Formats: sequence, structure tokens, C-alpha cells
Amino acid sequence: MTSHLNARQTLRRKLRQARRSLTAQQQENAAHALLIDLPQRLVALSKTSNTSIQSVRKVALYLSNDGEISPHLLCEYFWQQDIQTYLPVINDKQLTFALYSKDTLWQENKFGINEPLTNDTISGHELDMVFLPLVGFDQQGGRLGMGGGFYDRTFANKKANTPPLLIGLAHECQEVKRLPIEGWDVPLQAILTPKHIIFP
Ligand SMILES: Nc1nc2c(c(=O)[nH]1)N(C=O)[C@@H](CNc1ccc(C(=O)N[C@@H](CCC(=O)O)C(=O)O)cc1)CN2
Ligand SMILES: Nc1ncnc2c1ncn2[C@@H]1O[C@H](COP(=O)(O)OP(=O)(O)OP(=O)(O)O)[C@@H](O)[C@H]1O
Repeated sequence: MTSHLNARQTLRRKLRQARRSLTAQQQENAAHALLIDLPQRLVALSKTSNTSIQSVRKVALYLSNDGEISPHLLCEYFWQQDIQTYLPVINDKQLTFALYSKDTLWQENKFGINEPLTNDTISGHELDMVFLPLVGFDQQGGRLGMGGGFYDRTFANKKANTPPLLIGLAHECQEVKRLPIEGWDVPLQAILTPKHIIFP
């Protein structure tokens, strides 16, 4: 158990270092590449997950931090499609989600990441699709996060075939062969990288 946790910490340090080492140009290219063939990739996603992409109304993204791949162009794409976008708001040990629009006002959370300044939030289970930030992933749908357990707690009771769809967003350099997984880890239903869409 302890060695498992140590392995996670060691991996976290290594993978965070790797994503932070990407240059501004590499980050920009990666964010753009997420849009390549996006409609086709979303169709593949709807087939594997048995959910209709046409019925997606509410999508959660995040504001990139610590070298994470930036979803800001995905966000623009959803706005063009009139799909509402949400951002995570830390609420004790869990996340709620606040609408993100051009008019959003901001406040920093305890980690220095901006959150919408509002009391009007929804529960994670009201979303259709969630793009999760991650530190590491594997082909089996394993996700290693920053270590707060926020996404795991928020979606702990989610059944595999009920919304929202949980999709990890990652740079290629965040893939590992097999993550040391814990009982509380909530599996990803897809992982989107600049070059691939992975269906575990
Ligand atoms: N962009 C983004 N937003 C997110 C997450 C995330 O992983 N990425 N989260 C996913 O859950 C939640 C925040 N979780 C986080 C957990 C730790 C740190 C962090 O930087 N930890 C520092 C120590 C900071 C401190 O204690 O002051 C570190 O480990 O270096 C950041 C975010 C909600 N919002
Ligand atoms: N469903 C849960 N109920 C209670 N505690 C939980 C739950 N999920 C995770 N935790 C606790 O949260 C802590 C951090 O978990 P973990 O290392 O998996 O976070 P993470 O997935 O890396 O973080 P994040 O989701 O915030 O990016 C663990 O110590 C674990 O005990």
C-alpha cells in the first residue's frame, strides 16, 4: 500500500515535470491539435459510449495550470455549437461546476487557479460531458491527478453507463504503461490527446 502511494508520488513528480518542460510553442501546437478531426472523434466517442453527441448541452472544461494541455480552443468550438461550458469550483473536498461565458467574473481558489465568481453552480451529475485535467493516464482508462482526490470524490457514485462522459485531456508525454490504481480512482471513458483518441 505505502509503496503504491510512493509510486504514485514519484510518477506525479516526473510527469508534472515533463508537461511543465513543454515550450510555449509546443503547448500552442498541442492545444490546436485537439481540434483536428474533432467532429469525427466525437462521433467515434458517441458510438463507443452509446451516447448521442447531438444531445450534449453542458460540458465541463478547466483552465490550464502547471503545464496541462489547454482546452481553450475546445471551449471556443463548444461555444460555436451553442453548448454551455462549465468550470470546476472547489467546494470543500468536492467539485461543483459554474457556467463559463464571456461575462464570467473571477476569483482565485486556494491553488491559485481562477474559478467563476458565483454562487450559481451545478452538480457534476448534471453535466453531459467532463474533460478532466490529468497528470498521467494509461490505455486502461486509469487517471492520476494532482492528488487532491477532487474529481474522484465528485464522480465516486457515477455508474459507467450514465452521464456525464468522463474524458481525460492529455499531452502524449503523460501516457504511462500501467498506472498504480487505487480503489477510489474513477475510470476515464476516453482520453483525448493531440494525436489520438483512446477508448479503454
Ligand atoms: N486546471 C486544473 N484545475 C483544477 C484541477 C486540476 O487538476 N487542474 N483540480 C483537480 O483536482 C482541482 C484543483 N486541484 C489541484 C490540486 C493541487 C494543485 C497544486 O498545485 N498543488 C501544489 C501545492 C499547492 C498548495 O498546497 O498550495 C503542488 O502539488 O505543487 C493544484 C490543483 C480543481 N481545478
Ligand atoms: N471517493 C472518495 N472518497 C473519499 N476519499 C477519496 C475518494 N476519492 C479519493 N479520495 C482521497 O483523495 C486522496 C487523493 O486521491 P488521488 O491521489 O487519487 O487524487 P487525484 O485523482 O490524483 O486528484 P484529482 O482528482 O484532484 O486530480 C486520497 O488520499 C484518497 O483517500
